[in-house]
Amino acid sequence: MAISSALFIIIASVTGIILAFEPISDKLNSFDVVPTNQISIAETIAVLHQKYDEVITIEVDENDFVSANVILEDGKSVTFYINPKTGEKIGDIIKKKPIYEFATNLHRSLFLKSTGRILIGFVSFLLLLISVTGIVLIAKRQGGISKFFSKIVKEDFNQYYHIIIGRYTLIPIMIITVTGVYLSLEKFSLLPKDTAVHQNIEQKKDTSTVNRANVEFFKTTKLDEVKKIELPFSTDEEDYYYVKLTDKEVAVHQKTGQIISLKKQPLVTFGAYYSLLLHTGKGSILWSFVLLLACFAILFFIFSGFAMTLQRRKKTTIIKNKFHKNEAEYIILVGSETGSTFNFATAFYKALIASGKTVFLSELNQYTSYKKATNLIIFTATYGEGEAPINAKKFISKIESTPQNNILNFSVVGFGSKEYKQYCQFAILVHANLQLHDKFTPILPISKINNQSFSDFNQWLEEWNTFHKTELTITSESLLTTNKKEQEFTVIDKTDINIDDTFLIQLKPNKRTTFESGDLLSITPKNETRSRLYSIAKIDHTILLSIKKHEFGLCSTYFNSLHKTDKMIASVQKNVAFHLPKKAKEVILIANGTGIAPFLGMINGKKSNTKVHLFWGGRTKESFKIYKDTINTAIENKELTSFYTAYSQEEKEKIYVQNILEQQATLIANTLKNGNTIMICGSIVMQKGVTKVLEEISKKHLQSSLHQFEENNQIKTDCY
Ligand SMILES: Cc1cc2nc3c(=O)[nH]c(=O)nc-3n(C[C@H](O)[C@H](O)[C@H](O)COP(=O)(O)O)c2cc1C
Repeated sequence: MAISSALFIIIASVTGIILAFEPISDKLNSFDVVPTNQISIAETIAVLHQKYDEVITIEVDENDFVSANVILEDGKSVTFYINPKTGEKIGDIIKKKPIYEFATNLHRSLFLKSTGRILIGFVSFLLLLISVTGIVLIAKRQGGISKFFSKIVKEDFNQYYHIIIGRYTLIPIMIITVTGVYLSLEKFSLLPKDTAVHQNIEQKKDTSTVNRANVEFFKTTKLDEVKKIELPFSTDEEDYYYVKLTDKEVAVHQKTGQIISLKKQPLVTFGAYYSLLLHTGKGSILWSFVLLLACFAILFFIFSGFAMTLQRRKKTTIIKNKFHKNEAEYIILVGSETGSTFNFATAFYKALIASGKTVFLSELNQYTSYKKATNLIIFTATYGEGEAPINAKKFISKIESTPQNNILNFSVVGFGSKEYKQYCQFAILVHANLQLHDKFTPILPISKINNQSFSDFNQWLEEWNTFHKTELTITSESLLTTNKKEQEFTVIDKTDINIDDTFLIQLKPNKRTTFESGDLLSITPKNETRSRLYSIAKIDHTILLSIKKHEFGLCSTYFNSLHKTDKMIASVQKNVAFHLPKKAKEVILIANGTGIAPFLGMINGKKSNTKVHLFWGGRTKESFKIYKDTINTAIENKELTSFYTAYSQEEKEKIYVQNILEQQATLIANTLKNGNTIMICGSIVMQKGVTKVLEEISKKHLQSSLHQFEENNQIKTDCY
């Protein structure tokens, strides 16, 4: 729907934006000099008759501007805005500007007369369907209409703002489209006809002549109810006043002042009137402004919608399989919507192929019989309320109906986000369904990967390796082959290399780039396809990296060779799983070595009321020097609440960061208990040591396993 109607919707929205200014500029003319609800028909008719020879009509428009068509002394018929209290002319009737004329024509009919009108009416209907489905999708994604406005997990700019803006503008857009369709139907007389006629009203006996200023109906009816008054053209008694109100039309006898007949406005006309007001914004600056924003929103939806589709297509292209499905021993099946799960699956596929295995990779919906297969590995994301991704919806029903030659050893890896209640629910369902079946044997418990966390994935890979006695390795760099946007950075500062061969380098992106501390900078050395990742500290819109130079490290050597003002090419990779939680009251940051880098940025950019405790492990006091200034400033500015160091080479006894954690067991236990977060960055060895200590603290002080806090997304890791 979106594709076929996009061009027309773009035209309608752009012209809609222009047209939204018309009622605003009209209204700003301020011809509404007297509030129309304070002045009666009788008063206005009286003053007009005093001033002009003949009054033909009086009209009150949506802006509450009152205009009169009168005959002047010289016999000329003129129409102008009046002050309804005095009858004086206050301005000429506003002429439609050529730009609005042009935009209206394009907006209504594309200059194609009836054909164009039909087309636009139909497109309006399509847009209505798109908005309705949009609302349903948001409600589904959020887990019910009652949660329509609850928090959204920000995974991607386009996706995030598509929903955020959608929640606020989909209702106005529905109003625009419904009224648009209504106006089209009315134009083509497809609505029920207005068959109402004037009903005669029984006349009172008294037929004495009443002055028009004393007519009861005129005295009691205020101008705000009036749309148009046609005054009698002659003195003939059969010639009546016709007063059109919002809900009825009344004929008034010119001599007796009695109501002769009355016609109720049928619902269709009523609908058309309000459709026009709602569709054009006439008479209300506020509503015109809402319409203007809605038109901008539609354009944004088209842009972001296409961007998301393209992104998805790019990511979900499946690699060319080296082996036929009936030759492969290992079958990898993927359930994914936005493609990130494919990255993991492809990396695993390559690792298996590299170790000499026959592998076949496909989507879960393509599940079929595999002649030689002995292993089934399922990587699947979860969507909606614990539902399957689109390309996995058929899998469960296919399990029963698809015969297999061999017993298949299986392992299920769930990709999800702890921010959703139904964490990895679909993977759990798949695991359970396979277990029920005697052709499938689970070789590993189900693994869950939070926010595409590489360390979670690596844990599964370790379990796989242990079970199969293999040594498959996958680097985080190999996962990020897609969606790489390389760009130029300028070196703005660099420290000397210290005794640990470590240095800091500060880079400035040469074009506007959004990133956060904890994201990764990916750089690919010349003549290499594999890129390296460095954890980013965001400091005043620049990137600070802490790099350890390895003797034969291509990237670290390259970084070390750079000087101030040098340019370099790299790309920023989002790492949502390792951002500082936005609403955290207290966080504990644990790092060793260069792992401190993202934390330097987090401390620098955090909200003032968050308490931050930093634990850092290095070799010597000298090692700490390059971070010293930043840390001291942070302590002085109260950005850092407390700071603990552990040096492994200073004293006889080696002290590691996990050792100093033991001394702060109460702080750690309270942080976990209060639902706050612990973030760990640095080497895998350190991570293991730290996790062990955290586990002990949790058991001893909280009588619960650390697992519970991990499940609750309170422990975030980025270790390598
Ligand atoms: C609309 C939407 C709904 C989601 N619902 C869930 C959910 O219910 N449970 C869950 O664990 N993860 C949920 N996620 C997170 C995704 O499963 C997770 O980001 C996954 O890594 C995406 O993989 P893919 O890029 O391969 O589609 C949801 C994500 C989105 C965008």
